[in-house]
Amino acid sequence: MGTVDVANKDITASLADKKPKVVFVLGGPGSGKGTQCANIVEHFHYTHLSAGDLLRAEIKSGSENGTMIQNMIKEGKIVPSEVTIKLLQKAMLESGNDKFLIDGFPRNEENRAAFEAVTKIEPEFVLFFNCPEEEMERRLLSRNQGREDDNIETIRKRFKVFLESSLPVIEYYRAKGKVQEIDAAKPVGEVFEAVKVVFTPKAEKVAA
Ligand SMILES: Nc1ncnc2c1ncn2[C@@H]1O[C@H](COP(=O)(O)OP(=O)(O)O)[C@@H](O)[C@H]1O
Ligand SMILES: Nc1ccn([C@@H]2O[C@H](COP(=O)(O)OP(=O)(O)O)[C@@H](O)[C@H]2O)c(=O)n1
Ligand SMILES: [Mg+2]
Repeated sequence: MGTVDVANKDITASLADKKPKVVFVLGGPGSGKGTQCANIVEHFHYTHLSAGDLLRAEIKSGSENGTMIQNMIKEGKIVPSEVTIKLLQKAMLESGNDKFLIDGFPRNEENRAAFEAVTKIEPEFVLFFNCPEEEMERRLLSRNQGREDDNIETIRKRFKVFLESSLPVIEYYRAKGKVQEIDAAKPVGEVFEAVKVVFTPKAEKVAA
C-alpha cells in the first residue's frame, strides 16, 4: 500500500512538471466521442485517452480491480475516480506527449473534483458532443464491438447516469465559459468540420 502511494505521488509530480494541455471530450454514450477523437489525433497531434478503453484494458489485464470494474460497466455505473485517475495519469506519463484528449472523463462530480484535486490540471476546454438519445441508441445497438454494455438494458441505465451525473459536469464547465458544444447528430464528416473549427488557432481562421 505504502509503495503504491509513493509511486503515485511520483507520477503526480512528474506530470505536474510537464504542465500538460488537456481537453475533456464529453457527450452521451454513442454520441461519437471515440470516432471524433481518432480524427482529432490525426490532424492535431493529441494523444487520445479513453477512460472506458483504459478501464476495459484493466479488466483484461487481470488486475485485482478487474471484477469490480467489469460489474460496474455492466451496470452502467461509474467506477470510483481513484481507479480511473491512476489509469489516466499512468497513460499520460507513458505517452511522452503533452497534449491530451481525455474522452469520457470526468463523468460525474466525484471524477471532476478528484481529478482537479489530485492532478491540479484544469482543462483548456470541454468538447461536448450533443446528440439526441434516439440517435445515440441506434448507434450503440449497431456498434458491434462486442461490448457487454451495448445492450438495450444497460444502454438505458447509461443514459440515466449521463443525464443525472454527467450533464451537471458539463453545466459546471459551461458556467465557466469552457464548453465548446458540437451538434453530434450529423454525419461523421460534418461533425468533424465543426470540430476542426474549434481546434484551429484563431489566427489561421482569419488567414483562411
Ligand atoms: N456522426 C455519426 N453518425 C453516424 N454514426 C456515427 C457517428 N459517429 C459515430 N458513429 C458510430 O456510432 C457508434 C458510436 O460511436 P463512438 O465514437 O464509439 O461513440 P462514443 O465513444 O461517444 O460512445 C460507432 O459505431 C460509430 O461508428
Ligand atoms: N470516467 C469513466 C468512464 C467510463 N466508465 C465506465 O465505462 C463505461 C463505458 O464508458 P465509455 O466511455 O467507453 O462508453 P461510451 O460513452 O464511449 O459509449 C461507462 O458506462 C462506465 O461504466 C467509468 O466508470 N468512468
Ligand atoms: Mg467511446
